[in-house]
Formats: sequence, structure tokens, C-alpha cells
Amino acid sequence: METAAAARTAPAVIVAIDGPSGTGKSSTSKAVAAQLGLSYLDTGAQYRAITWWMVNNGIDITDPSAIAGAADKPEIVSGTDPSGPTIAVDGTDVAGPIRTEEVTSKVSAVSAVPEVRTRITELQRSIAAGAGAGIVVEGRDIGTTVLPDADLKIFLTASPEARAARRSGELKGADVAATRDSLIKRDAADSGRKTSPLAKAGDAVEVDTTDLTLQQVIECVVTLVEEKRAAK
Ligand SMILES: Nc1ncnc2c1ncn2[C@@H]1O[C@H](COP(=O)(O)OP(=O)(O)OP(=O)(O)O)[C@@H](O)[C@H]1O
Ligand SMILES: Nc1ccn([C@@H]2O[C@H](COP(=O)(O)O)[C@@H](O)[C@H]2O)c(=O)n1
Repeated sequence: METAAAARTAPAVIVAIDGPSGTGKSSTSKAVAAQLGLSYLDTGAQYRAITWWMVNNGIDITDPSAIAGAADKPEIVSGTDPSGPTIAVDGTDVAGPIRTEEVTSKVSAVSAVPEVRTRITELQRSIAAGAGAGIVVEGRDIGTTVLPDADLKIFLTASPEARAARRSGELKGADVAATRDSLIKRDAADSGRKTSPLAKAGDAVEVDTTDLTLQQVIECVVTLVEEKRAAK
């Protein structure tokens, strides 16, 4: 763990971590940010939050024009402390409700709407610009679209089997085959949309986490960030 004084004197660094579902983006990003004294932004939580709002406000999720018309209505606020990230919509803490199966099954349809992406991308850029010591931002299009000038871009991958096993463990024994199918379906929707799809940036470092422990992935990314900082 870096000391607070060291974190204050190190140059600010912007790290983009992208990849498919369940590859370890959130766990890795939070730990790296905490270890290096950086802020942390979970952009998936923001798309989940706007989806939660649409569902709760009776917006027809199958109608992209209805989603587009409502895209600027909810106020979404993200807290970026890696030891306790927060997400609120119109002043309500939605950290729990955005993780339901209903939101998970609808988020790809909402996040594919260009007006939603424009709104959330602006929010992400303003949060990154305000992070004094630097920030780790994780999602699907951070290295390609949101922060194309990031100091370091990482693209995490893992086999569908490994990702499903990790998620099933997290969901207390959920069926691995069903979990695998739903991960693959969401990745296909996120990769196949027209606007800012899930994709590896040309200059991203790909890390296959299938046979790595979480601790090994964290160490690998910390080393890459430290190398970038040293070169600044
Ligand atoms: N290298 C690893 N080895 C074993 N388990 C891991 C590894 N990386 C992450 N995990 C576990 O896998 C699960 C999914 O990780 P995490 O939520 O960080 O993935 P994610 O890429 O952010 O997923 P999503 O995009 O769906 O939010 C968590 O339970 C996490 O602890
Ligand atoms: N940069 C991003 C991040 C996320 N999404 C969409 O949100 C969904 C949920 O993401 P999680 O990381 O919380 O699983 C994801 O499936 C995408 O539809 C996005 O589009 N861009």
C-alpha cells in the first residue's frame, strides 16, 4: 500500500480498464486504486443506475426513442472512493437495487441508446477530469471512447467457463451453465451495438485472467501503472 504522502507527490495517472462481464474489472480496479491512492469509477454502475430509473419510471425498455427521450431526466451521482464506492439516483442510494436480475437483463438495451451514452460519457469525463491524484475507470468503452488519451489501457479477458464459475460462486451456487449463457448473451449485445461497443483499444494491454488469481492480476496492473508513472 502506497503512503498518502507518496500518492500526493506522484504524477496524476488515468487508467482505463475494459473487458467483458466477469473478467475481474471491478475487483481489480478497486484494489489497484486503493493501493495507489487513486479514485475509482465503476461505469457499469452508472448504466445500471439509469436502467433502474427507466424501469422504475415505467419507460418502455423495448422502445429506444422512449429511452432517448428520458435519458437526461435522472440525476446520477457516483462516489469514487475505492474503499466505499457509491451510486445514487435523484438522491437515493441504489447500490443494491441496480444489481437485481431485472436490471442486469435490461441494461444492455438501455446502454445501447446513443442519447444515454452521450449523457453518461459526459459525466464520466467530468469525474475523471476532477480526480486530482488520478483515477481508475472501468467499463466497456473507456479506452476506445471515454478516455482515449488515458495513460494506461488494460483489456481484461477470461474464458466464459472461468467467468461463469466466478459469478456462480458469488451468486451462492447459481447454475453455472445458465450463468455462462447469460454472460455470453450480454457480451454479444454489448459488443454488437453500433454506438461505442465493448472493444479493446488498439493500444491496450490485454491480460488473460483465466489462470491467474485476483491477487496476481492486481499485482500485474499495479506494476504497469507504476511503470507509466515512473515514465511521466
Ligand atoms: N482472477 C480471478 N480469479 C478468481 N476470481 C476472480 C478473479 N477476478 C475476479 N474474480 C471474482 O470474479 C467475480 C467477478 O469479478 P468482478 O465483479 O470484478 O468482474 P467484472 O469484470 O467487474 O464484472 P462485470 O462486468 O459483470 O461487473 C467476483 O466474485 C470476483 O471476486
Ligand atoms: N463503459 C460501459 C460500462 C458498462 N456498460 C453497460 O452496463 C452494463 C453493466 O455493466 P457491469 O460492468 O456492471 O456488468 C454492461 O453490460 C453494458 O451494457 C456499457 O455499455 N459501457
